[in-house]
Amino acid sequence: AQEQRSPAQHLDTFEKLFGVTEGKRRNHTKGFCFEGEFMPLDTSVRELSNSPIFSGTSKVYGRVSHKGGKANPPDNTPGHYGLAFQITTSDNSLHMMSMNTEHFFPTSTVADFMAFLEAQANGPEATKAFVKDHPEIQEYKQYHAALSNQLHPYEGATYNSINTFYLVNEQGKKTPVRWSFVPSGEHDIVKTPQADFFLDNMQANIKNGGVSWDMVLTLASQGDDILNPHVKWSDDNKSMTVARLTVNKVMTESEGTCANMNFDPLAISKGFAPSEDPMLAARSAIYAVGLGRRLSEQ
Ligand code: HEM
Repeated sequence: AQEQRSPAQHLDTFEKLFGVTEGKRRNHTKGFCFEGEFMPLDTSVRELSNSPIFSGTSKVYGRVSHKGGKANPPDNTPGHYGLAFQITTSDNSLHMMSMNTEHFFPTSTVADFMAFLEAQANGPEATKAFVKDHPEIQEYKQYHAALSNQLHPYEGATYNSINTFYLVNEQGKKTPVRWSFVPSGEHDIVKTPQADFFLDNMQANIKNGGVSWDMVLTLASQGDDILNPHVKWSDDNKSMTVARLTVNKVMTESEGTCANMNFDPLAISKGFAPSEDPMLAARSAIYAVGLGRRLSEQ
């Protein structure tokens, strides 16, 4: 059995692997801010959820990022990305989402994921031995290596909730769902790729026709694992395109408001509820400690 570790110890593990990025996030360290709006597209979602995010157009403040705690990974090498934002509805309800481009999580449990980071911090031999003992990570690597390795800008990528949530309707009925944000149009590379060009690229795409993503809900089918983020649901599950996120403006972290925001996956509006997947509570606790640590360094 693995010893129980605190959120602060988990954050220490990120620092051991990636170094201390003073004043900045210890994961998803590189990124920039955006502002935009969130607009419902399909009123039938209100039969499943009475969230105010589905009843009118809302203001959005968000952040796009590179996965991982390296201070400055290059934009011109394919990687995994994050999309996180806060929706403020017209009645001042808040709702946060944070997603990434993985299709499922490398491990079933937080403890195994943290042990995997520890192994990586201990070097290639330790990593190799750990992966050999953990078929889940082999599965994750094989699946993701087979996806296209083409370079996409942040705005050309699809982002997934990975963890399960419930939609809750007026009668209190709960429906387990996951979701993806899928680019609504072609958002290609339009600037010359270099180490730092994603901000300029998104700015150009906003000008040339706009940047937006469609929120596609995936409903659990009978027997789907709703607790385990390592287990992908079938592509045949029922899906619904329910809303659109449109980006109007992008800016660096120093110009925007996202640097000191905490995109807590449990900060959700009425009409949503967390699933019993223990990773959600773990993420929430670690992000809060992360915010405290980086604020204390600024
Ligand atoms: C055991 C699981 C996980 C751990 C330990 C973890 C850890 C972290 C940490 C330490 C941060 C930086 C927090 C801060 O200082 O504000 C972070 C940010 C982030 N995480 Fe996770 N994470 C986990 C799972 C996930 C999953 C499953 C997703 C996607 C569905 C995700 C998406 C993100 C995103 C998008 C950010 C950046 C948000 C922003 O721009 O502020 N994480 N994570």
